[in-house]
Amino acid sequence: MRPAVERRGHVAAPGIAAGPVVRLDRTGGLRREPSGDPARERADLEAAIASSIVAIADLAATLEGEAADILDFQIAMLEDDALSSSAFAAIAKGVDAGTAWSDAIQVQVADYEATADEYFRARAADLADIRDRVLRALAHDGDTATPPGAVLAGNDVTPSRFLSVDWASGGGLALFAGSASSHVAMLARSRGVPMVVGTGPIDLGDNDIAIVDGEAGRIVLNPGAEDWAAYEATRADTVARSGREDAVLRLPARTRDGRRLSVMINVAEPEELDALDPTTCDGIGLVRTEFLFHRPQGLPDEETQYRAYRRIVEWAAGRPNVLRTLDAGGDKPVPGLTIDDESNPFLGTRGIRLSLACPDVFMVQLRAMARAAALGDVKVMLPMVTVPQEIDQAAALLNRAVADLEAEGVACRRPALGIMVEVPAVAIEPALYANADFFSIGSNDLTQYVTASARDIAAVSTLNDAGHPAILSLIRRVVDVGREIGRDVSLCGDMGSDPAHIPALVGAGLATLSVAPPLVGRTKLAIAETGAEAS
Ligand SMILES: C=C(OP(=O)(O)O)C(=O)O
Repeated sequence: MRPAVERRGHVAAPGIAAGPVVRLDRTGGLRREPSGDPARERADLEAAIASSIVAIADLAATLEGEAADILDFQIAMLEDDALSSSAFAAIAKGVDAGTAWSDAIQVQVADYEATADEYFRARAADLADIRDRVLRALAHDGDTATPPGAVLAGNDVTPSRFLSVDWASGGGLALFAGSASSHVAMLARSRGVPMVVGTGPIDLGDNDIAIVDGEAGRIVLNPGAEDWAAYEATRADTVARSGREDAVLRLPARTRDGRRLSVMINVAEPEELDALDPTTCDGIGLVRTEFLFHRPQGLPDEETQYRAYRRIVEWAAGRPNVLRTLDAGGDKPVPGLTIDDESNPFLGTRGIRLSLACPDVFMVQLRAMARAAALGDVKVMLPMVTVPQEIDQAAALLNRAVADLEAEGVACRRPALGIMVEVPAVAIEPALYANADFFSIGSNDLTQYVTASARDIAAVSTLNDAGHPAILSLIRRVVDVGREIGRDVSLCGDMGSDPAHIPALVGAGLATLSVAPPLVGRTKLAIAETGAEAS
C-alpha cells in the first residue's frame, strides 16, 4: 500500500467514514472495444442512452424537489436530439460510439464551463455526469463504479452523482475543491454523509483507502495504525455524541447553569424542511432566498416568491422567520442579474448593493415578503449593508411596497427590517446602524472580510478562521452595542454550530444562534455542555 497522506480541508458535513476510494474522474478506465461497424456503434450508443434514461428516471422517481429537478434536467439532455445527432453524425463518419458521445457532450460542457455563471457551471458538471453514465453503460460497467461504503474523491462532485450512490451503507466525500455551501454539501448534511472540501489536489492511486474526517475537516489517504486508532476513537465519540444530541434535540436549549438560548435554522432550500420537525428549533433565523433565483426560467415573479415564502412560514407554525433579501454576487452569481466581469466580486456589487441597483427586481421581492408577513412572524433582513443609508433606501422601498399592496387591497404587513452584520465597518461601529430593527451576525462573511481571506479559496483556508480573536471581539462589540441601543443580536454563520466556538459565543452574550438544520442537535448539546465559565 502507498504511504499515508493527510490533507486538511473544511468540514462540509460532519461525521467520520472510511472506505475504498472511488475516483470521481474515472472515465479513463471506461474503455470499450469499438466494433468497427457504424451501424452497430450507433445501435450500442442508442441502447446506452436509453438505459441511462431509464436508470435516471428510476432514481428521480424516488426523489422530490431540487434533487428530482437535477435528474429531470439530465433526462431532458439525454432526450435532446441535438446532442445525440452530432454523435450519430460522427459515428457515420467512422468514429467509435464512446469517442463520438464524449466529443459531442464535451462541446456543450466546454461552453457551459466557460461562462462565469455559477448556474451554468453547475449544469456543466451535470452534463459531464451524464457523459460518464452513458460511457459506463456502453462499457457495461453499470453502477459497480461505486461500491457500498466507498469514499468518493476528486475535484468536485455533481448532485446527480451524489444522488446515485446508496449512502445507507456508509461512505463519504473528499473534494479537492468544492464548497461547504454547495448543493452537494447540503445534501450530504441532510443525509448524514461525512464530507470534507477544499483539500487541494491529491494524487490518487488504484486501491487507495481513505478516512474522511468530517469532524476535524481532514482526509487521510492509506491510513497507518495510528490513523486507524484515531478513526476508531472519533467514531466512538461521534456515536456516543449523536445519542446525547438526540436526547436534547426536542428540548429548549439551555446552558448547564440554566441560561436559555434560541436555536434557529438556516434554510437554503424549502425542500430541506420536508424532513424536519419544526418543534426541534425555535424558528428560522435565515432564509437564503437565492434558491428562487437559480432557475432556468429566469427571475422569479412575485407570486412564485410569495408561494415559496408562504410554504416556509406555514412550516414554522407561528415561530419567527427571518427572510433575507437576495444576497447575489460574490460566491452566489445569478444569471442575468449579477455583473460577470468584476475583478473582485466579493468586494463588488453584491447583496443589498445589487438590490438597490436593480429596484424593479428588489420591489418584486419586497412585495412578496410583505405579503408573507401577513401570514406569521416574518422579519426581513438585508445582506452586505455597509452604510446606514442603504437601510433607509431599502426601508423606503419596503414602505412603498406595503402602501402599493394596501392600495391594491392585497393582504400584507410591514415587517421589521434588520441587517446582516458581515461587513467590518458595521461590526466596528454598530451604533451607526440604529435605523435597523435587528442585527444578525454573518460570521462566514465577517471572517472572510476581517481576515482578508476568501471563503472559497482552499489555499487560504487556514487564514479564513472564525476563531481569530478579532472576530470574537467584534462579536462582543455588536452584542454590547445592541444591548445598549435596544436591538436584538443573533448569529447565523457557521461559527454558531461549531462546538469549539459555542462557549465563547454564549460568553459574549449571544442568545440566538441560527444553524444548518442537521446541526441543531449538535448546537443544543454544545450549549448544554457550556457552564458559568462562559460569561
Ligand atoms: C450566514 C452568512 O451568510 P452566507 O449565506 O453568505 O453564508 C454569513 O456570511 O455568515
